[in-house]
Amino acid sequence: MSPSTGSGENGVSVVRKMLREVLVGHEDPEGFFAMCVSVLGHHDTWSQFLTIIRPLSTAHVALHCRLTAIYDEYFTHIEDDELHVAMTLSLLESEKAIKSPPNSCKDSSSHSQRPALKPENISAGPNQPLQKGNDKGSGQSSPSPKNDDTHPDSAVDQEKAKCSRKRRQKCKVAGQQVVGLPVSPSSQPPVLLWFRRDLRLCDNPAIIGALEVGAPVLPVFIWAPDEEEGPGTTVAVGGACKFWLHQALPCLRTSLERIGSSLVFLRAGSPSGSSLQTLRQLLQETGARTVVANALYEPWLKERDDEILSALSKDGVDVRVHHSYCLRDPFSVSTVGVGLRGIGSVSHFMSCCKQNPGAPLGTPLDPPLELAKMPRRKDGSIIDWAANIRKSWDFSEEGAHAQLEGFLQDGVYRYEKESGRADSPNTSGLSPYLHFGQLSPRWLLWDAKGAKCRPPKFQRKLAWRDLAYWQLTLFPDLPWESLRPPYKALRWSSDRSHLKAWQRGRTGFPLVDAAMRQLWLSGWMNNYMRHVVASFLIAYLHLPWQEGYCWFQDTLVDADVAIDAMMWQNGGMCGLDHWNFVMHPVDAALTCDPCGTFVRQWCPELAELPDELIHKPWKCPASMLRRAGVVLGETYPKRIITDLEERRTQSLKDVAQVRQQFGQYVDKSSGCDLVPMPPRLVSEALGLSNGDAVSRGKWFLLPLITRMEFKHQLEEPDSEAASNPYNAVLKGYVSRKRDETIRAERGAQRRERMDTNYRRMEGLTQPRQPKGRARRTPTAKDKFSVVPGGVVNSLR
Ligand SMILES: Cc1cc2nc3c(=O)[nH]c(=O)nc-3n(C[C@H](O)[C@H](O)[C@H](O)COP(=O)(O)OP(=O)(O)OC[C@H]3O[C@@H](n4cnc5c(N)ncnc54)[C@H](O)[C@@H]3O)c2cc1C
Repeated sequence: MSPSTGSGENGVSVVRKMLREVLVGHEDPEGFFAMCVSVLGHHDTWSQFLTIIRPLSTAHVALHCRLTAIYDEYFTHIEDDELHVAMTLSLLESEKAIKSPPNSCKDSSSHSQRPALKPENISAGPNQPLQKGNDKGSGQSSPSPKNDDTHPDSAVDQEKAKCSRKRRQKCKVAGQQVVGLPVSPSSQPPVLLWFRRDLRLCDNPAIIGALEVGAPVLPVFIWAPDEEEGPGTTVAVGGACKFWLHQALPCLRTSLERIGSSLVFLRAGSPSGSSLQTLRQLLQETGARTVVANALYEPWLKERDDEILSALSKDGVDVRVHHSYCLRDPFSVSTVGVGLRGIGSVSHFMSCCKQNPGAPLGTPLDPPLELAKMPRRKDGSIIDWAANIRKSWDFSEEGAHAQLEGFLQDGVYRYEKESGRADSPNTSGLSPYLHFGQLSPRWLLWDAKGAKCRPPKFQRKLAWRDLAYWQLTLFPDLPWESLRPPYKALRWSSDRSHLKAWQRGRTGFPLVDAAMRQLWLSGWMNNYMRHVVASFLIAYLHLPWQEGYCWFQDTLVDADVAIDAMMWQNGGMCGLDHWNFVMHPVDAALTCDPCGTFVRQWCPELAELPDELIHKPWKCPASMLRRAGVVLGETYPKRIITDLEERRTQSLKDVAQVRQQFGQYVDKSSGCDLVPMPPRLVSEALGLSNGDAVSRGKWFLLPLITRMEFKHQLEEPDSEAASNPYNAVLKGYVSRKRDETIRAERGAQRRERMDTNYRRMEGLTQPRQPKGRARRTPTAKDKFSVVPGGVVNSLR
């Protein structure tokens, strides 16, 4: 995508005027489109042209269709053009290489000389029935019309289908032979393009890097589940993520096939086979001397990649690693010049990036991978737990771009104020595509900046994503070990029935249940609801945050070790940042689902309850429940806990207790928690170049952002949550007072008290109290008006 010319509003009005010329027949559609590109530039034409011509869609349908077709042709053509040419050339070269070798593949003697990969581990794919990637309608595992060669629409399609069938057959042969390919000394050795979490063609530096070598390119995906998991409990690729991969890989293969290439799927052989061994074998089989990939940043994956790089380099292989998963390579972000104050917050992180910019970054799948193996019942029937996930998403790169387009046309304008609504889709829904690299963050940022409202809050979200990866590189234990030492000793509940009720959406709190069922059924929920269910698990059920993390990792289609771990650590009160709020499981609904639409969607058994009581069915009179067909404990569960206030108090007391017990981790002057600093930060803070020097024997403690209610509770360990002036519970749009306001008020009260005492001691008269009614702080008992947005703005 080329940068916009910045022609802005003027350019658009010029184009609108030109459009009139087309309508009166003074200009033809092609000429108009060409002028549009020259006035608006490539990017603005791409983003605004369809909006400009939209008014034609009713009165001038034919012209509208013509212009849309020109637009479609132009952009699909341009985006795929370079890749197409390059990939086709590379395929042709590759085919030549396959046809030309003096020792044909059929030559079993030469074949047997090399250690061939096991055939059952190889799949170039097309021999398998493909699953429809975007079958939003049926939910059935049906062969994809997109990929089903037997149903072409027209003669042209039939011809195309034939060609593509032939091509696929060739690819299949190529794919299978390639792995056992005897190398012709005269042909140029191919390049292995190693796809990992960058399952896209668009804005993919590894693809460009591979093509730049100027040799045939062999795209490959290696499934190595053991390597994905870190040393602790990471659940790096949970069930939902596996299912996403299972759908997304064939989509990538189809995209590659469209430009004349293909994708080889390999499973790192068990039990001891590794990606390195698989790559070595593949290099040997194909004669490739270059491997190109995009970097991954989970510390254990980085370590593995470093080992691969050094081992292959020793073998004389050229390994080239590009960056594209985050906007910044997290290993290059430094605190130098910024310091450590506020670490963990996104503002601190963004300052670090600004100060130290570093290098900007620039069908069912083949059974052998067994990514989406569904469990079976005793009678042999399959439990298709992913049926709804399949219906909810388009797993392809095209799906990612359609989702982005839809968001930029619509949701982005509500994002700043209403991204917390559960009852309407106001967020981008791009997280799984970003996770699997089907959309590059750079592309997304660029497009978001192009939106008319230039959404600052949305852009910050990408900084949050980078922050998570930076934190994981600093603290590789992030997914399983509480960062703040005292909190490791927190008393957590071990009530498995509570955990199960939370996981299955059967807690008896409709808002929590609706969100947890949405997660189970669609593999996703929005950020606001993730805060609600996490607050419930931690602050009210007292279950360890790691349980929430593991469940999310297994059920989210966007499950991301770095982001998930950072968010659960923060929610679990022990991360680098503290969420400065706790979402109330009932009152949070006042903001995010005021009319109960979201609850009705996911808990249909409550649908007939009135709006005012749908979030608290236990308050409904028996007659109302009867009329609505609700029997608590039967059609809908009774609440698993009822003493919310007491549970909150207990949670605060537990925190105060461990902070008291491990006083060495509490800063005496500020009351903030202290955490041991990782060597990299110590080195940066001390201006040392070698992190090792500080990791041996010495450790430094760093004060962290700490919730005011915890500081206060430490001063008064036995007080109730409700009487804590900094009580962090958020009740719908009636947000609690900010800490600064409370601090200022408390300061003023203290000063007033001292003044009164002083006057009393000196025998002076007391000043008159001001007349009039004092302003009252709203409470949860007040009647709420429905204000969309509200407190949502304060959540990240
Ligand atoms: C307890 C908890 C667990 C979470 N686990 C994950 C997870 O496993 N994977 C995941 O991608 N997000 C996670 N998030 C962050 C956030 O909820 C999701 O990214 C967001 O809901 C995805 O929806 P969206 O794409 O519509 O987001 P949008 O609001 O449209 O944001 C756009 C993108 O920015 C990034 N982003 C948004 N919020 C955050 C955040 N707080 N931290 C880091 N990056 C962010 C995501 O990549 C997201 O796709 C978690 C949040 C919480 C509270």
